[in-house]
Amino acid sequence: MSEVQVPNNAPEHCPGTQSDDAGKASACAGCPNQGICASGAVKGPNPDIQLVKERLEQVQNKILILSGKGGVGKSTVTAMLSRSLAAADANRNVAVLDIDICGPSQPRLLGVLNEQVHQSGSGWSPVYVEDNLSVMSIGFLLGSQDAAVIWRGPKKNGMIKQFLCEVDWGNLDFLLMDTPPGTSDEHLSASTYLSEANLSGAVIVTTPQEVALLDVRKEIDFCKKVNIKILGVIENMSGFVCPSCKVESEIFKANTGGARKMCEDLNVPFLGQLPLDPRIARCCDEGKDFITEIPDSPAIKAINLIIENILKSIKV
Ligand SMILES: Nc1ncnc2c1ncn2[C@@H]1O[C@H](COP(=O)(O)OP(=O)(O)OP(=O)(O)O)[C@@H](O)[C@H]1O
Repeated sequence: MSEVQVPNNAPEHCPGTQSDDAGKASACAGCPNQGICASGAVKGPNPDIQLVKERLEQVQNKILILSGKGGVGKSTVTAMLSRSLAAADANRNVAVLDIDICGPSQPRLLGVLNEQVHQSGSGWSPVYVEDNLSVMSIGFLLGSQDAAVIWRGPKKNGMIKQFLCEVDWGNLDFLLMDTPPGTSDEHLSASTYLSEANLSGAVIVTTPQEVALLDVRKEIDFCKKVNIKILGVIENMSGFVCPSCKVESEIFKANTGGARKMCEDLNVPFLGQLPLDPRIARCCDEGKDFITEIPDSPAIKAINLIIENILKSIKV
């Protein structure tokens, strides 16, 4: 796997301190680290990767949640998976790490929007949603909910490293990491830092439409290129049952066979379908727990089936 290690104050196109071009590329001109990089003194194994490995040793299952396209419900699915995993077993410890640096939504989805993180001797304490469900997000660190995070790659990289190294998660059974859509800086940083940390793999979220599936194929290719195991694909917003007349319709039509067919073609596990239920969107907007709010939703059964399939994929 290619490892891109860049200092926090690096210029936009920093080739990385481990690159043969370190200190010599045109992007290095004017960088305060140019001298030390050019000297080769910083070359060697990336100590941060080792640190992340040590800090996450008490975390049993580490799962990246990815999507090719934006708006397909990746953050919603992450929140639903975390709530369902935690609700199924009070002795199971679950956490969500929101590494969508520019668009953090987990504080709202999990109903802890106005909470703050606290610094303790052993690092940042995550915010607790339930006794066995915690969350960490840049959203907790911003002065205002409307504040825009306009950061280049190196700064995002530094924040992700801090999240992975400095949060005191304690013993966790599951750490779900919500990422931005696509394959950008955040994905590269996370895959690099987690390369030695026994990452369980990635769950990819899509809708049934070909326009979303096209981007999922790129996401699958990314995972293969950086050696991330694909735990499987979830098809979200798949079918809609009208709450009044109970007639089922397809809002996002799967003209090409949807995610199931794509998974067969690409030989990756299909984890299941989640229906479109407007009450899910309402629960998420209000930060409410869909399990207790809408117990009759077909999404509850669906998400539990998906969890069973994820657990099977992890064991393979
Ligand atoms: N199964 C569902 N039923 C109804 N609404 C849903 C469902 N899944 C997601 N939504 C709604 O769709 C919208 C987009 O969801 P969400 O923000 O989770 O997508 P995302 O893929 O994480 O987006 P981003 O590109 O910002 O990362 C939200 O309004 C959410 O409430």
